[in-house]
Amino acid sequence: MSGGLVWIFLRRSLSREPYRIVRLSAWSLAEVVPAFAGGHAVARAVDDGFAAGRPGTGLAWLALLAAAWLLAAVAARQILLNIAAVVEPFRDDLLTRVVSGALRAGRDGDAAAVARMNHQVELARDALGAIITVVRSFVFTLVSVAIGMMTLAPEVVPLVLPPVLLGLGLFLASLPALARRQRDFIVADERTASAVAVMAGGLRDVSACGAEVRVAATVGRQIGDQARAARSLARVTATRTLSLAVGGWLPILLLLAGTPWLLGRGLTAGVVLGALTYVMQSLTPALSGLVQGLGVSGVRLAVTLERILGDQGPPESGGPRRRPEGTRLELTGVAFAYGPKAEPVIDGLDLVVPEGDHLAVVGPSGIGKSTLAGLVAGVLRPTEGSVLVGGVPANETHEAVRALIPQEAYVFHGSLAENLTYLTPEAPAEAVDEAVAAFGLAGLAQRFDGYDTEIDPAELSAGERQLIALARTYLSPARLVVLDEATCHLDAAAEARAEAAFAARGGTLIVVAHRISSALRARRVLVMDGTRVLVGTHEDLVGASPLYADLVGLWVDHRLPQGIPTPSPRP
Ligand SMILES: Nc1ncnc2c1ncn2[C@@H]1O[C@H](COP(=O)(O)OP(=O)(O)OP(=O)(O)O)[C@@H](O)[C@H]1O
Repeated sequence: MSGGLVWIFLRRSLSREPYRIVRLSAWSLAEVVPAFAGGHAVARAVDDGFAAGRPGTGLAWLALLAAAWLLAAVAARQILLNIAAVVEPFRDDLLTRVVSGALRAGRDGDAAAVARMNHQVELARDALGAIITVVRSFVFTLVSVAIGMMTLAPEVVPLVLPPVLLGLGLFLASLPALARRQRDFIVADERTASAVAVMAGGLRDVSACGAEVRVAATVGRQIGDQARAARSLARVTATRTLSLAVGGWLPILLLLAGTPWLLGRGLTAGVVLGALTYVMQSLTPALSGLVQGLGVSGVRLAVTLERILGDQGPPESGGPRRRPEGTRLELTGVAFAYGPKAEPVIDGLDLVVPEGDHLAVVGPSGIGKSTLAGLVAGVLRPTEGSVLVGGVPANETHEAVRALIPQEAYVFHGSLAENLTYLTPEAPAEAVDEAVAAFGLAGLAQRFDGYDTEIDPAELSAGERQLIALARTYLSPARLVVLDEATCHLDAAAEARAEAAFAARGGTLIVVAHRISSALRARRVLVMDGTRVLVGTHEDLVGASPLYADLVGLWVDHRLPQGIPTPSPRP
């Protein structure tokens, strides 16, 4: 998942300024001029200069090489600036996603969690910058050295390139194991830190209760786990040294051992020295940079992204996100207040919503409909009672299972396709087409010449933004969808089409109704009337709830559109 997202973010930042790639490549070419010229210049300096008794010529060749290094220094500066221009938008996009994830998960009050994630995003940004630097440098150096050697003396190529590629292969093969061990080590390290912090905070109590031995055993176990993880990581890290030995040093050994053979084939001492220069000056440092850089930064990026995107941090209960058995919703004795001293907005609510139900929530403004939506979607935690989705507390269920769409739709700078597949980057094109058709977005796509043009959210109407957010959720795997007046900027027909699309899609649908017509489309209706909550079909409630009858009556009087069944008369 994280690899795909890095790719999406990178593609987005590169597509904003595609010439960056061209510039980066051009400066990379300039940077490897000394790598290409090194072997030739040394060979000429020895053969035509120093060995031929013409030191001036030798020095001239070396001066030429020095000039190439100066050019490389200028290029290195430009490369740094261009890489920064690529990774900074990546950082911005990632941070936006992480912070909105934290807000969605109701951790807006937890400034420390957001600051921690911010720090992790910075680490990911630095790691990505380092990866681009070393991978790019290795590829350009390898190609230029290969061309340099072939034009200088093709005989040396079989002595150099096979071990380099073997070392590279060894290293790449060890990367997945390295990532796993690194992640295990980070987790063990965090557990130790947390165990030690808890112990330090309670030292006085530990001592007062005489629990030293027990606490020392618990923390000791944690430290033992961390030591084992560190040893295991060190063992895999040793393969890095092996790949460097094979790829970086074996070619030198082969060149030195093969010198008599090379001289026998008519190569001069200068050419052999030139070949050695290629390996020692360019190839070995580039491979070493790749192995160190990718081994540390690559693994760090993978682990950091997995942590910040995979679960967006642990749920407030501290346990991992859980996948529930279905989406049957069960609220038992639920109370919720916005502060310890505030009046509860919801009090003693019992409610069961079977899997696959379509429930509309209606009630006067400020009665607590959004609060209920937040509780059901796991964004808010009940002050009392429990909200279970498939038997799991709603705030602990995996985020992919549930979706809450608020009134203000979230659309970001990016293509329509990226906006639609934000929750399902791997969605097939046919599914995207189907969602576009289901929500009447074809006209919008046409206006932007297809799905791939970047859109500016400010240029969309509030209704268009809502349609995009709805289609995005429609495409997502969420089986519990809560629309909290998510269609309030749509006209009645578009709203009806959106609700029908979700109802046909399957899964549980809960709609906080903006228009009472939403209640007529739902299988059941929940009326919030003060602290009283009534649930039933439209027909039941018209008779049982004066408030509902009023809401329906007002709507019938003023806005009954054609085609909607006339509700039963008030009792
Ligand atoms: N973040 C908050 N902090 C404090 N009080 C809040 C907060 N959010 C909502 N409330 C209060 O809780 C009550 C219920 O609000 P809620 O938004 O759930 O009602 P609603 O029925 O969705 O209203 P509307 O139909 O106007 O959107 C209101 O009195 C509101 O002022």
